[in-house]
Amino acid sequence: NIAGAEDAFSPKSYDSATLNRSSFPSGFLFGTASSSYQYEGAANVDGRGPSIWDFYTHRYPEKITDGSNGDIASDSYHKYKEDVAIMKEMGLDAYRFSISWSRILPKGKISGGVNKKGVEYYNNLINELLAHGIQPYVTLFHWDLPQALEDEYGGFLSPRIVDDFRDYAGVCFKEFGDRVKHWITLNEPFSYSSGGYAQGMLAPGRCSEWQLLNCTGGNSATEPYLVAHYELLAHAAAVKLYKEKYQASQKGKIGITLVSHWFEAYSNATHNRNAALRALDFMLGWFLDPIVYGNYPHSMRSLVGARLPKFTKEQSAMLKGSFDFLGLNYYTTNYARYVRQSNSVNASYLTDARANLSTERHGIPIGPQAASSWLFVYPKGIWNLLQYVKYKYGNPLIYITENGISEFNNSTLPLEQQLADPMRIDYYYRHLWYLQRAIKDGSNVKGYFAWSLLDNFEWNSGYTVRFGINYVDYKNGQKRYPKSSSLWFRSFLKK
Ligand SMILES: OC[C@@H]1[C@@H](O)[C@H](O)[C@@H](O)c2nnnn21
Repeated sequence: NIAGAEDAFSPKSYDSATLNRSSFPSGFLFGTASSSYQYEGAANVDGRGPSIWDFYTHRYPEKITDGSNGDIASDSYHKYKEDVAIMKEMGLDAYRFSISWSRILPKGKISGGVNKKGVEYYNNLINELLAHGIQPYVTLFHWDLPQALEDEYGGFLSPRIVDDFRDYAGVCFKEFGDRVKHWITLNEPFSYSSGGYAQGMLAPGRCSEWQLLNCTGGNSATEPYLVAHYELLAHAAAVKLYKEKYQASQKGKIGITLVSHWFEAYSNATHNRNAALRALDFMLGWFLDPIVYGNYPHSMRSLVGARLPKFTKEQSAMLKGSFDFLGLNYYTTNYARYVRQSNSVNASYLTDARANLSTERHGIPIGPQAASSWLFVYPKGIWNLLQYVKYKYGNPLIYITENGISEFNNSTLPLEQQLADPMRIDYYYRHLWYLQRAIKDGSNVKGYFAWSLLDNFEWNSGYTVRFGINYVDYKNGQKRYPKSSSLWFRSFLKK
Protein backbone atom coordinates (compact mmCIF):
# COMPACT_ATOMS: atom_id res chain seq x y z
CA ASN A 1 0.00 0.00 0.00
CA ILE A 2 1.17 3.51 -0.63
CA ALA A 3 0.50 5.14 2.72
CA GLY A 4 3.82 4.37 4.36
CA ALA A 5 4.83 4.81 7.94
CA GLU A 6 7.80 7.09 8.50
CA ASP A 7 11.17 5.43 8.36
CA ALA A 8 11.14 4.35 11.99
CA PHE A 9 14.26 2.21 12.07
CA SER A 10 17.51 3.71 13.27
CA PRO A 11 20.19 1.39 14.61
CA LYS A 12 21.61 1.70 18.11
CA SER A 13 25.05 0.86 16.72
CA TYR A 14 26.62 -0.12 13.43
CA ASP A 15 28.68 -3.04 14.61
CA SER A 16 28.77 -5.92 12.18
CA ALA A 17 27.69 -8.30 14.97
CA THR A 18 24.07 -7.25 14.55
CA LEU A 19 24.01 -6.93 10.77
CA ASN A 20 26.46 -8.68 8.46
CA ARG A 21 26.75 -10.99 5.50
CA SER A 22 25.03 -13.81 7.39
CA SER A 23 21.91 -11.63 7.83
CA PHE A 24 21.39 -12.49 4.14
CA PRO A 25 20.76 -15.84 2.42
CA SER A 26 23.90 -17.90 1.76
CA GLY A 27 25.29 -17.16 -1.70
CA PHE A 28 23.87 -13.62 -1.63
CA LEU A 29 26.17 -11.47 -3.77
CA PHE A 30 27.76 -8.24 -2.50
CA GLY A 31 29.44 -5.89 -4.97
CA THR A 32 30.15 -2.31 -5.90
CA ALA A 33 29.14 -0.48 -9.09
CA SER A 34 30.82 1.95 -11.50
CA SER A 35 30.55 3.18 -15.08
CA SER A 36 33.01 3.77 -17.91
CA TYR A 37 32.75 7.53 -18.44
CA GLN A 38 32.71 8.23 -14.70
CA TYR A 39 35.76 6.05 -13.87
CA GLU A 40 38.10 5.23 -16.75
CA GLY A 41 39.56 8.54 -17.92
CA ALA A 42 42.00 7.85 -20.82
CA ALA A 43 39.38 9.58 -22.96
CA ASN A 44 41.67 10.06 -25.96
CA VAL A 45 44.00 7.13 -25.32
CA ASP A 46 44.50 3.90 -27.28
CA GLY A 47 41.98 4.61 -30.00
CA ARG A 48 38.87 5.44 -27.96
CA GLY A 49 36.40 7.54 -29.95
CA PRO A 50 34.44 10.47 -28.40
CA SER A 51 31.13 9.84 -26.66
CA ILE A 52 28.33 12.37 -26.23
CA TRP A 53 29.69 13.02 -22.73
CA ASP A 54 33.11 13.99 -24.15
CA PHE A 55 31.37 16.34 -26.56
CA TYR A 56 28.88 17.71 -23.98
CA THR A 57 31.46 18.47 -21.24
CA HIS A 58 33.94 20.09 -23.63
CA ARG A 59 31.36 22.03 -25.64
CA TYR A 60 29.24 23.15 -22.63
CA PRO A 61 31.54 23.19 -19.56
CA GLU A 62 29.14 25.69 -17.98
CA LYS A 63 26.57 22.87 -17.72
CA ILE A 64 28.83 21.02 -15.29
CA THR A 65 28.91 22.54 -11.78
CA ASP A 66 32.71 22.78 -11.69
CA GLY A 67 33.25 22.89 -15.48
CA SER A 68 34.98 19.50 -15.31
CA ASN A 69 34.89 16.39 -17.51
CA GLY A 70 35.85 12.72 -17.59
CA ASP A 71 39.14 13.11 -19.46
CA ILE A 72 41.01 11.63 -16.45
CA ALA A 73 38.22 10.94 -13.92
CA SER A 74 39.38 8.19 -11.49
CA ASP A 75 41.91 6.93 -14.09
CA SER A 76 40.69 3.35 -13.74
CA TYR A 77 41.91 2.71 -17.28
CA HIS A 78 45.43 2.69 -15.81
CA LYS A 79 44.64 1.80 -12.18
CA TYR A 80 42.20 -1.11 -12.58
CA LYS A 81 44.59 -3.55 -10.89
CA GLU A 82 44.64 -1.34 -7.78
CA ASP A 83 40.85 -1.17 -7.90
CA VAL A 84 40.53 -4.96 -8.02
CA ALA A 85 42.95 -5.23 -5.10
CA ILE A 86 40.72 -2.83 -3.09
CA MET A 87 37.64 -4.96 -3.89
CA LYS A 88 39.50 -8.07 -2.75
CA GLU A 89 40.64 -6.31 0.44
CA MET A 90 37.02 -5.33 1.18
CA GLY A 91 35.84 -8.93 0.67
CA LEU A 92 33.50 -8.13 -2.25
CA ASP A 93 32.09 -10.91 -4.46
CA ALA A 94 31.34 -8.96 -7.65
CA TYR A 95 31.98 -5.78 -9.59
CA ARG A 96 29.49 -4.01 -11.81
CA PHE A 97 31.13 -1.88 -14.50
CA SER A 98 30.11 -0.62 -17.94
CA ILE A 99 31.84 -0.90 -21.31
CA SER A 100 32.55 2.31 -23.22
CA TRP A 101 30.83 1.74 -26.59
CA SER A 102 33.17 4.24 -28.27
CA ARG A 103 36.25 2.54 -26.80
CA ILE A 104 35.22 -0.68 -28.56
CA LEU A 105 33.67 0.92 -31.69
CA PRO A 106 35.18 4.44 -31.99
CA LYS A 107 32.76 5.30 -34.82
CA GLY A 108 29.84 3.54 -33.11
CA LYS A 109 29.49 0.93 -35.88
CA ILE A 110 31.39 -2.26 -36.72
CA SER A 111 31.95 -0.77 -40.21
CA GLY A 112 34.01 1.94 -38.48
CA GLY A 113 36.33 -0.71 -37.08
CA VAL A 114 36.76 -2.55 -33.78
CA ASN A 115 39.40 -0.96 -31.51
CA LYS A 116 41.64 -3.87 -30.46
CA LYS A 117 43.18 -1.83 -27.62
CA GLY A 118 39.71 -1.24 -26.24
CA VAL A 119 38.92 -4.96 -26.35
CA GLU A 120 42.27 -5.59 -24.66
CA TYR A 121 41.49 -3.24 -21.74
CA TYR A 122 38.22 -4.98 -20.91
CA ASN A 123 39.81 -8.42 -21.30
CA ASN A 124 42.49 -7.34 -18.82
CA LEU A 125 39.89 -6.01 -16.36
CA ILE A 126 37.70 -9.12 -16.62
CA ASN A 127 40.71 -11.44 -16.23
CA GLU A 128 41.99 -9.46 -13.23
CA LEU A 129 38.57 -9.72 -11.55
CA LEU A 130 38.27 -13.46 -12.19
CA ALA A 131 41.85 -14.06 -11.00
CA HIS A 132 40.76 -12.57 -7.66
CA GLY A 133 37.50 -14.52 -7.48
CA ILE A 134 35.36 -11.48 -8.25
CA GLN A 135 32.42 -11.88 -10.69
CA PRO A 136 32.04 -9.27 -13.48
CA TYR A 137 28.51 -7.84 -13.98
CA VAL A 138 28.76 -5.87 -17.20
CA THR A 139 26.54 -2.99 -18.36
CA LEU A 140 26.62 -2.43 -22.13
CA PHE A 141 25.29 1.15 -22.10
CA HIS A 142 25.73 3.60 -19.24
CA TRP A 143 24.85 6.81 -21.16
CA ASP A 144 28.14 7.34 -23.06
CA LEU A 145 26.79 6.99 -26.61
CA PRO A 146 29.38 7.33 -29.42
CA GLN A 147 29.18 10.94 -30.65
CA ALA A 148 29.42 9.62 -34.23
CA LEU A 149 25.91 8.11 -33.91
CA GLU A 150 24.53 11.29 -32.35
CA ASP A 151 25.97 13.27 -35.27
CA GLU A 152 24.82 10.82 -37.95
CA TYR A 153 21.17 10.35 -36.94
CA GLY A 154 20.49 11.81 -33.48
CA GLY A 155 21.35 8.69 -31.50
CA PHE A 156 18.41 7.28 -29.52
CA LEU A 157 16.04 9.72 -31.22
CA SER A 158 16.22 7.46 -34.28
CA PRO A 159 15.13 3.83 -34.79
CA ARG A 160 18.52 3.29 -36.45
CA ILE A 161 20.01 3.01 -32.98
CA VAL A 162 18.36 -0.41 -32.53
CA ASP A 163 20.53 -2.18 -35.12
CA ASP A 164 23.70 -0.35 -34.09
CA PHE A 165 23.19 -1.18 -30.39
CA ARG A 166 22.47 -4.80 -31.23
CA ASP A 167 25.64 -5.02 -33.34
CA TYR A 168 27.71 -3.44 -30.55
CA ALA A 169 26.21 -5.87 -28.03
CA GLY A 170 27.13 -8.74 -30.36
CA VAL A 171 30.79 -7.66 -30.40
CA CYS A 172 30.78 -7.67 -26.58
CA PHE A 173 29.04 -11.06 -26.30
CA LYS A 174 31.57 -12.51 -28.76
CA GLU A 175 34.69 -10.97 -27.19
CA PHE A 176 33.81 -11.31 -23.48
CA GLY A 177 30.87 -13.71 -23.18
CA ASP A 178 33.06 -16.73 -22.43
CA ARG A 179 33.87 -15.11 -19.02
CA VAL A 180 31.01 -12.61 -18.47
CA LYS A 181 27.92 -14.43 -17.24
CA HIS A 182 25.76 -11.45 -16.24
CA TRP A 183 24.92 -8.79 -18.83
CA ILE A 184 22.93 -5.59 -18.29
CA THR A 185 21.82 -4.00 -21.58
CA LEU A 186 21.03 -0.46 -20.40
CA ASN A 187 21.61 1.51 -17.22
CA GLU A 188 18.55 3.56 -16.26
CA PRO A 189 16.84 4.29 -19.58
CA PHE A 190 14.63 6.58 -17.44
CA SER A 191 17.54 8.88 -16.54
CA TYR A 192 18.84 8.95 -20.11
CA SER A 193 15.48 9.94 -21.60
CA SER A 194 14.28 12.25 -18.80
CA GLY A 195 17.67 13.76 -17.93
CA GLY A 196 18.83 14.08 -21.53
CA TYR A 197 15.57 15.10 -23.27
CA ALA A 198 13.07 16.49 -20.70
CA GLN A 199 15.23 18.32 -18.13
CA GLY A 200 18.29 18.61 -20.36
CA MET A 201 20.83 18.40 -17.54
CA LEU A 202 22.37 15.16 -18.87
CA ALA A 203 23.95 14.75 -22.33
CA PRO A 204 22.83 15.47 -25.00
CA GLY A 205 21.14 18.28 -23.01
CA ARG A 206 17.89 18.68 -24.96
CA CYS A 207 14.56 20.08 -23.74
CA SER A 208 11.84 22.58 -24.70
CA GLU A 209 12.99 26.16 -25.08
CA TRP A 210 10.09 27.41 -22.91
CA GLN A 211 11.41 25.45 -19.92
CA LEU A 212 14.22 28.03 -19.82
CA LEU A 213 16.71 25.34 -18.79
CA ASN A 214 19.31 26.58 -21.27
CA CYS A 215 18.92 23.54 -23.55
CA THR A 216 20.37 23.13 -27.05
CA GLY A 217 17.07 22.46 -28.85
CA GLY A 218 14.63 19.64 -28.21
CA ASN A 219 11.03 19.05 -27.15
CA SER A 220 10.25 17.84 -23.62
CA ALA A 221 6.75 16.80 -24.66
CA THR A 222 7.78 14.31 -27.35
CA GLU A 223 11.51 13.46 -27.38
CA PRO A 224 11.69 11.72 -23.95
CA TYR A 225 9.01 9.26 -25.15
CA LEU A 226 10.71 8.65 -28.51
CA VAL A 227 14.09 8.02 -26.84
CA ALA A 228 12.56 5.67 -24.25
CA HIS A 229 10.78 3.78 -27.02
CA TYR A 230 13.99 3.17 -28.96
CA GLU A 231 15.90 2.34 -25.76
CA LEU A 232 13.34 -0.40 -25.09
CA LEU A 233 13.52 -1.72 -28.67
CA ALA A 234 17.34 -1.64 -28.56
CA HIS A 235 17.27 -3.54 -25.26
CA ALA A 236 14.91 -6.16 -26.69
CA ALA A 237 17.03 -6.57 -29.85
CA ALA A 238 20.19 -7.20 -27.80
CA VAL A 239 18.38 -9.71 -25.55
CA LYS A 240 17.01 -11.51 -28.64
CA LEU A 241 20.50 -11.72 -30.12
CA TYR A 242 21.98 -13.06 -26.87
CA LYS A 243 19.28 -15.67 -26.44
CA GLU A 244 19.37 -16.80 -30.06
CA LYS A 245 23.11 -16.82 -30.65
CA TYR A 246 25.06 -16.93 -27.37
CA GLN A 247 23.12 -18.04 -24.29
CA ALA A 248 23.06 -21.77 -25.13
CA SER A 249 26.85 -21.97 -25.37
CA GLN A 250 27.86 -19.23 -22.90
CA LYS A 251 25.18 -20.00 -20.27
CA GLY A 252 25.00 -16.41 -19.01
CA LYS A 253 22.06 -14.28 -17.89
CA ILE A 254 20.92 -10.96 -19.34
CA GLY A 255 18.82 -8.17 -17.87
CA ILE A 256 18.36 -4.43 -17.63
CA THR A 257 18.90 -1.91 -14.81
CA LEU A 258 16.01 0.41 -13.98
CA VAL A 259 15.96 3.18 -11.39
CA SER A 260 13.06 4.28 -9.25
CA HIS A 261 12.38 6.47 -6.27
CA TRP A 262 9.78 5.27 -3.81
CA PHE A 263 6.83 7.67 -3.61
CA GLU A 264 4.89 8.39 -0.42
CA ALA A 265 1.44 9.96 -0.87
CA TYR A 266 1.52 13.51 0.46
CA SER A 267 -1.64 12.64 2.39
CA ASN A 268 -4.01 9.67 2.62
CA ALA A 269 -6.45 11.44 0.30
CA THR A 270 -7.26 9.21 -2.67
CA HIS A 271 -6.13 11.78 -5.24
CA ASN A 272 -2.70 11.93 -3.57
CA ARG A 273 -2.42 8.16 -3.26
CA ASN A 274 -3.24 7.89 -6.96
CA ALA A 275 -0.64 10.56 -7.72
CA ALA A 276 1.99 8.40 -6.02
CA LEU A 277 0.96 5.43 -8.17
CA ARG A 278 1.17 7.57 -11.32
CA ALA A 279 4.62 8.78 -10.27
CA LEU A 280 5.71 5.13 -10.05
CA ASP A 281 4.23 4.44 -13.50
CA PHE A 282 6.00 7.40 -15.09
CA MET A 283 9.39 6.56 -13.57
CA LEU A 284 9.47 2.76 -13.22
CA GLY A 285 6.43 1.43 -15.11
CA TRP A 286 7.52 3.35 -18.23
CA PHE A 287 10.08 0.56 -18.70
CA LEU A 288 9.03 -2.27 -16.39
CA ASP A 289 5.51 -2.60 -17.81
CA PRO A 290 6.82 -3.07 -21.38
CA ILE A 291 9.31 -5.78 -20.40
CA VAL A 292 6.86 -7.59 -18.08
CA TYR A 293 3.52 -7.01 -19.81
CA GLY A 294 4.56 -5.88 -23.32
CA ASN A 295 3.04 -2.40 -23.17
CA TYR A 296 3.28 0.99 -21.45
CA PRO A 297 1.27 1.53 -18.23
CA HIS A 298 -2.39 2.40 -18.71
CA SER A 299 -1.88 5.73 -16.90
CA MET A 300 0.74 6.76 -19.49
CA ARG A 301 -1.32 5.68 -22.47
CA SER A 302 -4.31 7.68 -21.24
CA LEU A 303 -2.45 10.79 -20.08
CA VAL A 304 0.23 11.13 -22.78
CA GLY A 305 -2.03 9.96 -25.64
CA ALA A 306 -0.71 10.45 -29.16
CA ARG A 307 2.66 11.63 -27.91
CA LEU A 308 3.37 8.14 -26.59
CA PRO A 309 4.72 5.85 -29.35
CA LYS A 310 2.99 2.49 -29.88
CA PHE A 311 4.50 -0.98 -30.03
CA THR A 312 3.60 -3.27 -32.90
CA LYS A 313 2.37 -6.77 -31.98
CA GLU A 314 5.80 -8.18 -32.83
CA GLN A 315 7.63 -5.55 -30.78
CA SER A 316 5.35 -6.19 -27.82
CA ALA A 317 6.07 -9.91 -28.04
CA MET A 318 9.83 -9.26 -28.27
CA LEU A 319 9.72 -7.00 -25.21
CA LYS A 320 7.51 -9.12 -22.96
CA GLY A 321 9.77 -11.25 -20.73
CA SER A 322 12.98 -9.80 -22.25
CA PHE A 323 15.04 -10.27 -19.10
CA ASP A 324 16.44 -13.06 -16.93
CA PHE A 325 16.88 -10.64 -14.01
CA LEU A 326 15.98 -7.06 -13.15
CA GLY A 327 18.62 -4.61 -11.93
CA LEU A 328 17.04 -2.06 -9.60
CA ASN A 329 18.71 1.20 -8.48
CA TYR A 330 17.28 2.80 -5.34
CA TYR A 331 18.56 5.98 -3.65
CA THR A 332 15.71 8.07 -2.30
CA THR A 333 11.99 8.69 -1.75
CA ASN A 334 9.74 11.64 -2.67
CA TYR A 335 6.27 12.75 -1.63
CA ALA A 336 3.73 12.81 -4.45
CA ARG A 337 0.54 14.85 -4.60
CA TYR A 338 -2.12 15.42 -7.24
CA VAL A 339 -1.79 18.55 -9.32
CA ARG A 340 -4.17 19.62 -12.09
CA GLN A 341 -2.33 19.83 -15.41
CA SER A 342 -1.13 23.45 -15.55
CA ASN A 343 -1.76 23.93 -19.26
CA SER A 344 -1.83 21.81 -22.41
CA VAL A 345 0.06 24.47 -24.42
CA ASN A 346 3.39 23.69 -22.73
CA ALA A 347 3.15 19.93 -22.32
CA SER A 348 6.21 18.15 -20.95
CA TYR A 349 7.15 14.70 -19.71
CA LEU A 350 7.89 16.51 -16.45
CA THR A 351 4.22 17.40 -15.87
CA ASP A 352 2.38 14.67 -17.78
CA ALA A 353 1.93 12.49 -14.67
CA ARG A 354 -0.06 15.25 -12.90
CA ALA A 355 1.89 14.39 -9.76
CA ASN A 356 3.81 17.12 -7.98
CA LEU A 357 6.92 15.62 -6.34
CA SER A 358 8.46 17.10 -3.19
CA THR A 359 10.97 16.16 -0.51
CA GLU A 360 9.19 17.82 2.38
CA ARG A 361 5.68 17.73 3.88
CA HIS A 362 4.35 20.67 5.89
CA GLY A 363 7.91 22.00 5.93
CA ILE A 364 9.42 18.78 7.33
CA PRO A 365 12.01 17.09 5.04
CA ILE A 366 11.34 13.42 4.20
CA GLY A 367 14.83 12.65 5.55
CA PRO A 368 18.35 14.08 5.89
CA GLN A 369 19.65 15.61 2.63
CA ALA A 370 22.85 14.33 1.03
CA ALA A 371 25.28 16.51 -0.93
CA SER A 372 23.34 15.67 -4.12
CA SER A 373 20.34 17.99 -4.02
CA TRP A 374 17.86 15.27 -5.12
CA LEU A 375 19.04 12.70 -2.53
CA PHE A 376 17.16 12.51 0.78
CA VAL A 377 17.84 9.54 3.04
CA TYR A 378 14.75 7.31 3.42
CA PRO A 379 15.92 3.70 3.90
CA LYS A 380 12.42 2.21 4.28
CA GLY A 381 11.82 3.21 0.66
CA ILE A 382 13.89 0.25 -0.55
CA TRP A 383 11.52 -2.08 1.34
CA ASN A 384 8.44 -0.28 -0.03
CA LEU A 385 9.77 -0.40 -3.60
CA LEU A 386 10.56 -4.11 -3.36
CA GLN A 387 7.06 -4.88 -2.00
CA TYR A 388 5.55 -2.90 -4.88
CA VAL A 389 7.62 -4.72 -7.54
CA LYS A 390 6.85 -8.08 -5.90
CA TYR A 391 3.07 -7.56 -6.00
CA LYS A 392 2.71 -5.66 -9.27
CA TYR A 393 5.32 -7.39 -11.44
CA GLY A 394 5.28 -11.01 -10.28
CA ASN A 395 8.25 -11.00 -7.92
CA PRO A 396 11.03 -11.09 -10.59
CA LEU A 397 14.63 -12.05 -9.80
CA ILE A 398 16.26 -8.79 -8.71
CA TYR A 399 19.75 -7.46 -8.08
CA ILE A 400 19.99 -4.09 -6.36
CA THR A 401 22.51 -2.70 -8.84
CA GLU A 402 22.99 0.71 -7.17
CA ASN A 403 22.42 2.28 -3.75
CA GLY A 404 24.52 5.00 -2.15
CA ILE A 405 24.99 8.53 -0.80
CA SER A 406 27.17 11.55 -1.57
CA GLU A 407 29.09 14.04 0.52
CA PHE A 408 30.47 17.37 -0.65
CA ASN A 409 34.01 17.52 -1.98
CA ASN A 410 35.86 19.28 0.85
CA SER A 411 39.37 18.78 -0.48
CA THR A 412 40.63 21.71 1.63
CA LEU A 413 39.97 19.74 4.84
CA PRO A 414 42.72 17.52 6.30
CA LEU A 415 42.65 14.11 4.59
CA GLU A 416 41.68 12.15 7.71
CA GLN A 417 38.58 14.32 8.07
CA GLN A 418 37.66 13.69 4.44
CA LEU A 419 38.00 9.93 5.00
CA ALA A 420 35.53 9.95 7.90
CA ASP A 421 32.11 9.19 6.37
CA PRO A 422 29.78 8.10 9.22
CA MET A 423 26.70 9.18 7.25
CA ARG A 424 27.63 6.63 4.59
CA ILE A 425 27.94 3.83 7.16
CA ASP A 426 24.51 4.85 8.53
CA TYR A 427 23.05 4.93 5.01
CA TYR A 428 24.35 1.49 4.06
CA TYR A 429 23.54 -0.10 7.41
CA ARG A 430 19.92 1.09 7.30
CA HIS A 431 19.31 0.22 3.65
CA LEU A 432 20.87 -3.20 4.08
CA TRP A 433 18.70 -3.75 7.18
CA TYR A 434 15.54 -3.00 5.16
CA LEU A 435 16.85 -5.11 2.28
CA GLN A 436 17.30 -8.22 4.45
CA ARG A 437 13.82 -7.47 5.83
CA ALA A 438 12.35 -7.38 2.31
CA ILE A 439 14.06 -10.68 1.44
CA LYS A 440 12.61 -12.28 4.57
CA ASP A 441 9.21 -10.88 3.44
CA GLY A 442 9.56 -12.77 0.14
CA SER A 443 11.32 -10.47 -2.34
CA ASN A 444 13.49 -12.45 -4.76
CA VAL A 445 16.71 -10.42 -4.39
CA LYS A 446 20.00 -12.23 -5.04
CA GLY A 447 22.57 -9.46 -4.82
CA TYR A 448 23.41 -5.89 -3.87
CA PHE A 449 25.87 -3.44 -5.47
CA ALA A 450 26.83 -0.29 -3.57
CA TRP A 451 27.34 2.91 -5.55
CA SER A 452 30.25 3.44 -5.62
CA LEU A 453 33.62 1.73 -5.14
CA LEU A 454 35.48 5.02 -5.70
CA ASP A 455 34.79 8.72 -5.88
CA ASN A 456 34.16 9.53 -9.55
CA PHE A 457 32.80 12.00 -12.12
CA GLU A 458 29.22 12.68 -11.02
CA TRP A 459 27.76 13.85 -14.37
CA ASN A 460 26.47 17.42 -14.20
CA SER A 461 27.82 17.75 -10.63
CA GLY A 462 31.34 16.98 -11.81
CA TYR A 463 33.70 16.35 -8.86
CA THR A 464 31.83 18.61 -6.42
CA VAL A 465 30.24 15.57 -4.74
CA ARG A 466 31.76 12.25 -3.73
CA PHE A 467 29.87 8.90 -3.83
CA GLY A 468 32.90 6.73 -3.15
CA ILE A 469 33.34 4.19 -0.38
CA ASN A 470 36.99 4.77 -1.19
CA TYR A 471 38.44 8.27 -1.63
CA VAL A 472 40.16 9.49 -4.79
CA ASP A 473 42.74 12.27 -4.44
CA TYR A 474 42.28 14.17 -7.71
CA LYS A 475 45.18 16.47 -6.78
CA ASN A 476 47.58 13.60 -6.29
CA GLY A 477 47.47 11.26 -9.26
CA GLN A 478 44.04 9.85 -8.35
CA LYS A 479 45.54 8.05 -5.34
CA ARG A 480 42.99 5.82 -3.56
CA TYR A 481 42.40 5.87 0.24
CA PRO A 482 39.79 3.82 2.17
CA LYS A 483 37.08 5.91 3.85
CA SER A 484 35.70 4.64 7.16
CA SER A 485 32.79 3.07 5.24
CA SER A 486 35.31 0.91 3.35
CA LEU A 487 36.62 -0.43 6.64
CA TRP A 488 33.03 -0.94 7.87
CA PHE A 489 32.21 -2.95 4.73
CA ARG A 490 35.30 -5.09 5.31
CA SER A 491 33.93 -6.23 8.69
CA PHE A 492 30.35 -6.49 7.38
CA LEU A 493 31.48 -8.76 4.52
CA LYS A 494 33.81 -10.96 6.54
CA LYS A 495 33.07 -14.64 5.89
O1 LIG B 1 23.88 9.96 -8.99
C1 LIG B 1 24.59 8.87 -8.49
C2 LIG B 1 24.50 7.70 -9.49
C3 LIG B 1 25.19 7.99 -10.81
O2 LIG B 1 26.55 8.34 -10.60
C4 LIG B 1 25.07 6.74 -11.69
O3 LIG B 1 25.84 6.86 -12.89
C5 LIG B 1 23.61 6.49 -12.08
O4 LIG B 1 23.43 5.17 -12.56
C6 LIG B 1 22.70 6.81 -10.93
N1 LIG B 1 21.40 6.62 -10.85
N2 LIG B 1 21.00 7.16 -9.68
N3 LIG B 1 22.06 7.63 -9.02
N4 LIG B 1 23.10 7.39 -9.79
